[in-house]
Amino acid sequence: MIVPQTVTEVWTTMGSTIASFMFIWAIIRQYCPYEVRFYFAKYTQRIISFFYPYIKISIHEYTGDRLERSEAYAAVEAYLSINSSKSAKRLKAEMAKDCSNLVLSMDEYERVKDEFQGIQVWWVSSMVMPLPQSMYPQQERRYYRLTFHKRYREIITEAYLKHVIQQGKEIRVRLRQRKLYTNDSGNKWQIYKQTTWSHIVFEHPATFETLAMEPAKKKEIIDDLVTFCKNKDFYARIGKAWKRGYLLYGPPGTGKSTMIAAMANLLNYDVYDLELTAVKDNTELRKLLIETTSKSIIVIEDIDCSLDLTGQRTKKEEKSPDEDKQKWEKEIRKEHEESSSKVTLSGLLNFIDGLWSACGEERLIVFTTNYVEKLDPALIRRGRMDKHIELFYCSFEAFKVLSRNYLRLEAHPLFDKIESLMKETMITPADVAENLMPKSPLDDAEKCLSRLIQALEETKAAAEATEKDEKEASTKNAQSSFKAAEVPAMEDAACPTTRKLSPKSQNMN
Ligand SMILES: Nc1ncnc2c1ncn2[C@@H]1O[C@H](COP(=O)(O)OP(=O)(O)OP(=O)(O)O)[C@@H](O)[C@H]1O
Ligand SMILES: [Mg+2]
Repeated sequence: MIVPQTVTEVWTTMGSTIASFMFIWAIIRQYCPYEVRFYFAKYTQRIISFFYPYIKISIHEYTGDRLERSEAYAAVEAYLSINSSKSAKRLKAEMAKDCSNLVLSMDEYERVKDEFQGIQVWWVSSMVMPLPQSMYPQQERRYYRLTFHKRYREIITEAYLKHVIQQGKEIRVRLRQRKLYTNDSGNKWQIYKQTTWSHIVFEHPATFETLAMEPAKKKEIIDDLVTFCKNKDFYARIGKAWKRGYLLYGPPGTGKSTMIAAMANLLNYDVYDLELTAVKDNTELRKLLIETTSKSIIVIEDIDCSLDLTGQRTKKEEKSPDEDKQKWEKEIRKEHEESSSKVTLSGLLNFIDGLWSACGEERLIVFTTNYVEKLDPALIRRGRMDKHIELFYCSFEAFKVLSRNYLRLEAHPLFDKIESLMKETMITPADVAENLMPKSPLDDAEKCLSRLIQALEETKAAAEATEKDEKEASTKNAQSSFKAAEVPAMEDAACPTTRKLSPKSQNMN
């Protein structure tokens, strides 16, 4: 029975070695100063790692002197929050800072197993306690430790860690509460202060499903957006910054702002609502751009009237009840405006596709306007505003979406009448939506549809009356210009020098 004896001997030797090691360690911990303990731990670690076949990688929450949480730690935490919640026995639930849900993660000193390409790895969550003799109050420093066999060093350090970080980032984006940023402080006393982004939680309920629009056009826009957000490698290959410009134009109330919210909800992006009139100059505009994050939509609404791109602002000065204060404020403002440059067209063009616009990635820039013809062609050329989308008056197809949203109706006998009226008149989706909105608890679908028919008939009658008036006015004009043309003709005969003043020749000038 040599073998059992040998095994027993090995176990006994190992046991006594561990016991003596633990005894020495206990004495050192009890009686030795911190420096000795530190060196002991350091060299013991080296001896162990010489024989130990596993590699450990630690990812700390805070690295060096940085006050910011490490991105890698946050990504690993998110990755493990999904994977560990299936296998870990001790979990902690926390309300994330910018998240509305409880987030589960591994509790301290918990260990979970993960598998990648058939290789097993282990994650442990741990923390370093602060030094008791430290002069400054310190917090414990958390970290995750990854353990794997050294024969898989290459796969784990390259492919697996990349996979963990990427997945973790995606989970974080999915779980985060999205934000709506604005740069307009609204504080008139902050005229010397640079504007910065402030935000609220973005909770707009609009989606492409609820957006009233022809299905083919809607599909085209959705496809375009989805293709954009999946094309990171394509943009890198063609050497283009990963961003896309959209110009939304059309009459008021046709759904431009609603579409921006639907875009943000579809792609899970943040929204930066840029108020150009609050931006002091091109430098400040660039600074605001740099501060925006990836996966976001930068919106400039009513681009035609938010800024006179020759340099003049359109924002009106506000009146103060106190005369002196108002005068003083005016002087300061004037002085300030004189001393500062303004946002110019070239500043805005650089903002959209200059060198700085390539900082960050996966961004949409959206302009909206009611008057596309007023915009400088340079501002909306392809490459800056890649896709131009016209939002127009409500079609019958768009109406059907609204009736589904507002009345849960797919079909109704009154639909035919509405369809024929919609072919003859123009009404905005906003007006249709308002008519379909129940105004009292007694309002049923039929009442709402009848109200819409009435509104359509009124719009049609008003349009016909305007057309008639215009026709009459143009006939009158034609008659009066004909009469006016006759008089100079007779005068011309008497006095040839007046010919130049005839209406025809004036028009030609
Ligand atoms: N296409 C649409 N689909 C669904 N709802 C719409 C649509 N267009 C307008 N609406 C409704 O009308 C309201 C006003 O629309 P929205 O603010 O998007 O119009 P807009 O085109 O941005 O107008 P403006 O040019 O005045 O800014 C919205 O709150 C929405 O309820
Ligand atoms: Mg709008």
